[in-house]
Amino acid sequence: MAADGVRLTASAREAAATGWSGAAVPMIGYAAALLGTAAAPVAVAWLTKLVIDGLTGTASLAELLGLAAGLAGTGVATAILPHCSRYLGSQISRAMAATTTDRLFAATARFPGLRPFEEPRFLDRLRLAQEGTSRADGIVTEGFGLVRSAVTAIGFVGSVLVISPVMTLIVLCAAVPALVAQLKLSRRRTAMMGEIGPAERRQLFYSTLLSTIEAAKEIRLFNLGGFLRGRLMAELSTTHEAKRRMDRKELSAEGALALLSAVVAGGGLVWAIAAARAGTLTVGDVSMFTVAVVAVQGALDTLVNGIAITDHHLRLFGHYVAVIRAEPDLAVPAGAAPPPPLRRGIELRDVWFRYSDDHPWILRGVDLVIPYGAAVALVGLNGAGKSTLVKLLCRFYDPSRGAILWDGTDLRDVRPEALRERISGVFQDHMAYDFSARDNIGVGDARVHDDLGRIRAAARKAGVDELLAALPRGYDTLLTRTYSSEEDREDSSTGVVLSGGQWQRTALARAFLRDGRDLMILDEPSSGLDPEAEADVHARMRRHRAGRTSLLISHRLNTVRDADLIVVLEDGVVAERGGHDDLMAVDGTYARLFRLQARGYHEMAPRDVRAP
Ligand SMILES: Nc1ncnc2c1ncn2[C@@H]1O[C@H](COP(=O)(O)OP(=O)(O)OP(=O)(O)O)[C@@H](O)[C@H]1O
Repeated sequence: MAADGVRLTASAREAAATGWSGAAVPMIGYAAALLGTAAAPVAVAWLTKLVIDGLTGTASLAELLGLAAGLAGTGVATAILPHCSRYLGSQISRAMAATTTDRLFAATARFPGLRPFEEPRFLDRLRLAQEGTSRADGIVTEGFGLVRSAVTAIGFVGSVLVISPVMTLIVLCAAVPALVAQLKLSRRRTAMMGEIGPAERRQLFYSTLLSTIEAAKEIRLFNLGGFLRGRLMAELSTTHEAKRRMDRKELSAEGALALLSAVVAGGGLVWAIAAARAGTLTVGDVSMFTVAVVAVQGALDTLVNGIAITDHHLRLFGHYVAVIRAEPDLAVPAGAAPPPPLRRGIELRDVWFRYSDDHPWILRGVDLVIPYGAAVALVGLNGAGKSTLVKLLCRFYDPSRGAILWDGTDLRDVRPEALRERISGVFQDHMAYDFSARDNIGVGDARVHDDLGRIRAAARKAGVDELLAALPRGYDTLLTRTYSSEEDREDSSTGVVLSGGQWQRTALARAFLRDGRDLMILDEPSSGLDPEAEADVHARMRRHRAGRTSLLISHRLNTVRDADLIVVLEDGVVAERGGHDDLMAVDGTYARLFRLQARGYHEMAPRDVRAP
């Protein structure tokens, strides 16, 4: 409970600081407008009472006109101030949304590794944190709203107190159950949102599948539309059912609270009328009392609702605070230095790895040296752990046991972003960005992102320059039909769709743009290329990697035979290593796989063709 309070206070502080840093002036204006709005009803009630008492008493015309002018002025303020606060509230909202969105995604980019993005709990939290960014302004404006309601309530409570202390007590007591009930409901609603988080993420997944081009082919070929829609609707009905249950709880609690308010207000009115008839209250007192009771209840109701809503906003915002303050998923020692330029090589020393304690071991004591300046090829069956090893080299994860040494320095002791500055590569599941051709290659190196000359040189190395230059808008052509730039909206021919092999060359160009890096990782860089293109790309890569340290993963063993060192990964360890001829002489796994593949390329003998 105390920890809960600390968390909520931390969230409130963070929201206030965020608002103040981005929208201090609108916040001051908003506070002033709200205070005016809060004071106006109290002023109207008092002025009305004074007018009534003046009319039934001995007030002069001048006094009455003064009161009427006061009433008119308050009326004008009552009419204008809400518009002012709405305008200023929107200013605050936009400023805070911009700040929190920026900070949230800066925080997610700060995680050095990949693990958080594979944890369902973190992904649920991230979704709630995104929701929380849109609630930041709500915390500030509701916070001010609470002050406004408190000012109105205090003003009217003071007014009722002047008339009857007993009645004041009754009105205040009626607000306590409302406060408790609303807070409970708010907590329950936030917890419910957490519970339905996984279902909502699956809903998003199904609806994305049903509305994006990537899945459209299979969905049509396998007639999956109904199946996916069924799953989507099942998730939707789960979340709706949870929300419906919550709405019902809220309805019954709020109904009971409304009844309680009505009973208190009705009882109070009967008492005030009886008192006026007995002569202990004036007509103005009754008017004041009637307005005050309703207003106090209204203000307390708003106050209680405001507290409940703020509590809900704070809890969602708490997920945002948790994400932006989360510890990095990989330990980076304070003062970690960048790795030195590679001069000797990279050594994997007894590297064991599994994705989590619940997963099986993928690497079981890998010992391997990637010598400086050598072209090393990594081969092995599907699931042998080749891409996993690449992820460890980029320090997306740390080995569970053992170490990876960069010229003798443990990767755990260097800054991950500085390490990655020294690496370039193409992943097996490389990205196809919905950007222009220029940007698709340019994102490979932020420092030369705008240098079309460098971009084209990289594209030439990957053999894709001619193709990209010939596109309708050259390198500025969007490589997508999903988005279009403003000027292209009417021209459907300007967004183009590349083939799988063309994308692969574009991804390779992106890697080549990071020229001069110490290590080039090529994970299946030519799997989608036709034989001619594959031979061409490998010839280019051979030229490119000459004298550079590179790690090539490929299932097409003819493309790795000229590597300086071929490493076979099997059962989580290095089973074989050596040059092509050595490994063929050993006649082990490599030789078996090579011969198997080579056999497929041999021309069939005439008797094979004749065979039935
Ligand atoms: N993020 C992950 N979480 C849990 N297990 C994973 C993850 N990524 C890969 N694996 C598992 O690790 C094993 C090795 O996968 P990896 O992708 O490294 O193999 P690979 O040798 O590159 O295979 P392929 O030749 O098919 O590309 C597989 O059994 C896979 O299921």
